[in-house]
Amino acid sequence: MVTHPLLRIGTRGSPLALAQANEVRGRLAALDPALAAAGAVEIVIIRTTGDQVQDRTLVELGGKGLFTKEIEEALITGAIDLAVHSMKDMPTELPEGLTITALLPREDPRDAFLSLKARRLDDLPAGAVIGTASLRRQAQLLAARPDLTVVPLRGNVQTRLSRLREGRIDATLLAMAGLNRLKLTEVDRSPIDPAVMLPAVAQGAIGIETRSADDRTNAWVGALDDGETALAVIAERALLAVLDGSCRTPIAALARRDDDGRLALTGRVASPDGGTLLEEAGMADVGAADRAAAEALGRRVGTALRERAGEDIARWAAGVTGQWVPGAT
Ligand SMILES: NCc1[nH]cc(CCC(=O)O)c1CC(=O)O
Repeated sequence: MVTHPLLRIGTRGSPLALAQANEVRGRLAALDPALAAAGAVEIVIIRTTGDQVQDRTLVELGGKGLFTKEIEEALITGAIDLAVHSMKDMPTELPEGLTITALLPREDPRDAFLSLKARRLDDLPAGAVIGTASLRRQAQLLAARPDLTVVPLRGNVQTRLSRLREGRIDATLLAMAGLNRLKLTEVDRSPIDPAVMLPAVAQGAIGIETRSADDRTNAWVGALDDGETALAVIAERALLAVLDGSCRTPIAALARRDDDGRLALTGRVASPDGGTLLEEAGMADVGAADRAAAEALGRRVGTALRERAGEDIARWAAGVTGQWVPGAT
């Protein structure tokens, strides 16, 4: 019997967030028998501003970090020792004294197409209604299928699936990773080719944030880090940082090893209506531990995109104020 937990994990309370926190607890238990004892690793649910406020948009609330601020405060005060995050919801800048100590092996980074009326995006009838609150998904959907109507769809994964079953929308898109982690199999889903729907930066990657100076926690958590996932996430987030991606701009990126073992990064910036879709790609020889090279690749491709988009980026972001809803990337 352990009376005091050795580690406290902070997380949001959504079913997906809890599944991810439980996965981390399982991986910690497999590392060290001391962490496998009952009560050794405690999960602490933290309600964030983004969870509390459902009737306003992220933009109105002031943008970044709405799902992470309270969790990071709990890390800083020592109320928790590690925080488990979907990296795609994380701002590019972390508070002083905190660091991402581990990235778990990446799940499927692709988006899934879900519909009771068609098996694939191409099979949807003209004028079909797609529910999504993600400007990234909206822009790329309309670029591929200008005939579709996109309506805002808010809420967690389960809520969005009910809207589909009720027939209020013809189709929706969700991250494969979330569906896989929640083991949601009752609705058919097919992955969409990233050439059509490039994923969000870091989609499918779980990050563990800790206090930089907490050597005891970092020794355990650091052992969970997957180097290849880290390289891809570093490259994609460097691209995002160059573009100063607020959640109001449709931005997408995916880094993968190509057949020759190089790191290949593709990025996109689009207008919300899909009328303009800019793509840049680059590749580099990046050794297994060469995080600086991954970051340089991300900055290079991000800079190329920024130069091509020019003044348009600010206009695309400004023109969509109010469309964003919490939890939609
Ligand atoms: N913005 C919500 C969110 N954040 C992370 C995921 C899925 C899991 C992941 O991408 O790691 C989702 C749901 C979705 O977009 O379908």
